[in-house]
Amino acid sequence: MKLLEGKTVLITGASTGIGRAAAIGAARHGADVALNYAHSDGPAQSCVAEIEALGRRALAVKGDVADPETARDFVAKAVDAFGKVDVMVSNAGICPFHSFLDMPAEVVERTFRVNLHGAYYMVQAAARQMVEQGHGGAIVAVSSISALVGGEFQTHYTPTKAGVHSLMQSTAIALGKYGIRCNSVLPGTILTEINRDDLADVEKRRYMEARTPLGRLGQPEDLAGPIVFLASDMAAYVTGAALLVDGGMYVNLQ
Ligand SMILES: NC(=O)C1=CN([C@@H]2O[C@H](COP(=O)(O)OP(=O)(O)OC[C@H]3O[C@@H](n4cnc5c(N)ncnc54)[C@H](OP(=O)(O)O)[C@@H]3O)[C@@H](O)[C@H]2O)C=CC1
Ligand SMILES: C[C@H](O)[C@@H]1OC(=O)[C@H](O)[C@@H]1O
Repeated sequence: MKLLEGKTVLITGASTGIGRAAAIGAARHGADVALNYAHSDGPAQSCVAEIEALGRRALAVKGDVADPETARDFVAKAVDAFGKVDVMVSNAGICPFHSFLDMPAEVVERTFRVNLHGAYYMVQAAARQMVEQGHGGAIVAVSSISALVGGEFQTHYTPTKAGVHSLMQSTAIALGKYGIRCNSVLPGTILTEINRDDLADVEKRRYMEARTPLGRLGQPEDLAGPIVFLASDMAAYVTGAALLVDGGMYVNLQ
């Protein structure tokens, strides 16, 4: 069964990793997909090609989500190309691991701007378009297990993920009257570019694997199903929810 037949799905940060897997997952479920990205031209174009090979339409729009203008431009170009916006997946994010006491202010500022401000502007731009269209919609934000637990080298990052989770709770209230649902997914440790260097530390990687009851770290494709589900009418009565997708890592105290 195709869950997103005829829908237009916008995804930020879809050149690589979780966003890319979600874009391809949405296309497999019948959606046309607009993808935002910041730097990776080649991967963005190959994602477009992969979606088109599935028989769906795709559009890549380059832009830094930290700039509010990027959100307006992304939504406008998606509407020009596909006529509407049904789903926004706010996924773009960075995590430059760094110790707390000597954290440079610019690293904090940039991480907040990309991860939290970027999500805010994208969600707002998509919601404005959905309200104008008048037939509801779905917003899925990629938060993290890190919204719930800390990280020694992520003091600038975990608050952004808690913020994204909180944003979905508040927008679920603000947008419910328009039939727009807002939910978040909370991935655990997923093997992507964002943590390639961090997990090159074999001891750390083994530790993270050992903490995961399902016995392995996640792959980007592990997020595609939960994101497609929350975007789809199968989740018609789900809003303000947060879905952990972490192989059980969060509950594994001892
Ligand atoms: N991997 C993990 O363990 C977890 C990841 N997450 C979250 O998942 C999301 C995706 O990360 P993940 O797939 O792991 O990592 P990747 O590094 O593979 O993907 C990040 C994506 O975000 C894009 N991006 C980065 N900065 C910007 C920006 N300023 N404007 C627009 N796009 C940008 C990148 O595009 P480009 O390459 O073109 O710059 C890329 O498409 C992030 O929000 C992350 O916090 C949450 C929990 C766990
Ligand atoms: C980048 C990290 O490996 C990843 O990001 C998260 O949000 C998870 O908690 C992991 O720490």
